[in-house]
Amino acid sequence: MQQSVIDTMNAMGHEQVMFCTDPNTGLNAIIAIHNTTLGPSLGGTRLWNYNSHEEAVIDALRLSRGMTYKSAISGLNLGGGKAVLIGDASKLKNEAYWRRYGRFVNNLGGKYITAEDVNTSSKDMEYISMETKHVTGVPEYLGGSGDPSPITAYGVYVGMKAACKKVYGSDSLAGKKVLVQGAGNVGRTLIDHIIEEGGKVYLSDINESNIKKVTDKHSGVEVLSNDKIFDTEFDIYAPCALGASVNTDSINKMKCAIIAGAANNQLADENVHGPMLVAKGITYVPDFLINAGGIINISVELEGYNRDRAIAIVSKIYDRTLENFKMAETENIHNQLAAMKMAEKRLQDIANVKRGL
Ligand SMILES: NC(=O)c1ccc[n+]([C@@H]2O[C@H](COP(=O)([O-])OP(=O)(O)OC[C@H]3O[C@@H](n4cnc5c(N)ncnc54)[C@H](O)[C@@H]3O)[C@@H](O)[C@H]2O)c1
Repeated sequence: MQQSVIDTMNAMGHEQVMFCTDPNTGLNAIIAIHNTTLGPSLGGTRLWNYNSHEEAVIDALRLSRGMTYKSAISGLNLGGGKAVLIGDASKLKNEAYWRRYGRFVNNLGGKYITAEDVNTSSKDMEYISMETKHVTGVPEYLGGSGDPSPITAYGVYVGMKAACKKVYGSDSLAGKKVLVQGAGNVGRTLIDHIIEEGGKVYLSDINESNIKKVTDKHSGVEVLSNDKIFDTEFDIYAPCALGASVNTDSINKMKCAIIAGAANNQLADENVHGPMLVAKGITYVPDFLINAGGIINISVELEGYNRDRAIAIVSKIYDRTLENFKMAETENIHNQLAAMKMAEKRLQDIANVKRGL
């Protein structure tokens, strides 16, 4: 196990992984630091009931690498990191649990800065902040930027519009049929934007209360049964639940022109499914490019939060998406690979600057 983690770290380019346990609070945490060339690693803390420790390690490694790419392509001076906590959120979350975790984050001396992610909230960040200053996304009453989800949703919305510009010649969402998978914090705000612009929303979720939050607000939203979502034809598929929803099985069923959504690691295997989408004529907006709104928001929080400035920076996702499509076309590669190259070029350029070359 230990050897294989190190092999994977070497293969994926990770700098450091810290394993933390605390029997008193039930804390089992993995903090993965992928790359700190551009600055301290920053990424959320995910609390999830993983099927195995191996699955949790792989998630931490993949998500932290994604954060390196996300910050690099977004022009931020931040590196990539991520923490995963293993267990049942409904049983574990309390003040002592978060403060113990905060002390582990503090041990890294600022090399890793944490934030919210799946199953973690601004209130949890507040407890962490009692033990370390290396935490963001604390509530607004403590000077933080609060929940980043609405800003993330705005970035997904502008990236989706850029994809429409390329595919349809106009960036308007009016009349477009959009399947939103996941009516969580990001999905719900994204739906507001789509409907405001005259798009038709189809929704899939496994959580009835989140579905209701949407249908109570927008009566025109059509709810689909989860096992049949790809039976219907859409213009746009917006994955806003968990990762790997774009896989061989789903691509074979999909009848849509664009994939543009908030989830991390949407492609089950970028080397297989990136080219497969090209072959099927589906325009894919790379996940770490389109869902960077949250990290951009946090980077602004680190400078002293200003919401207008955060939104102005997030708006640039539109142009960056078009730049990505252009590069993919010019180099005859799939969009995810083009996005990785855009990020890697900035990492390499700045690494050279820092080495004085
Ligand atoms: N919140 C942010 O700012 C942010 C930033 C970047 C990326 N993301 C990513 O975007 C995604 C959504 O984030 P969020 O904050 O809205 O999360 P969330 O936990 O609030 O919402 C996720 C929603 O997806 C639903 N879901 C889970 N499995 C599903 C399935 N199989 N089919 C349909 N629905 C399912 C859940 O019931 C929930 O309603 C996550 O993958 C997250 O990592 C979020």
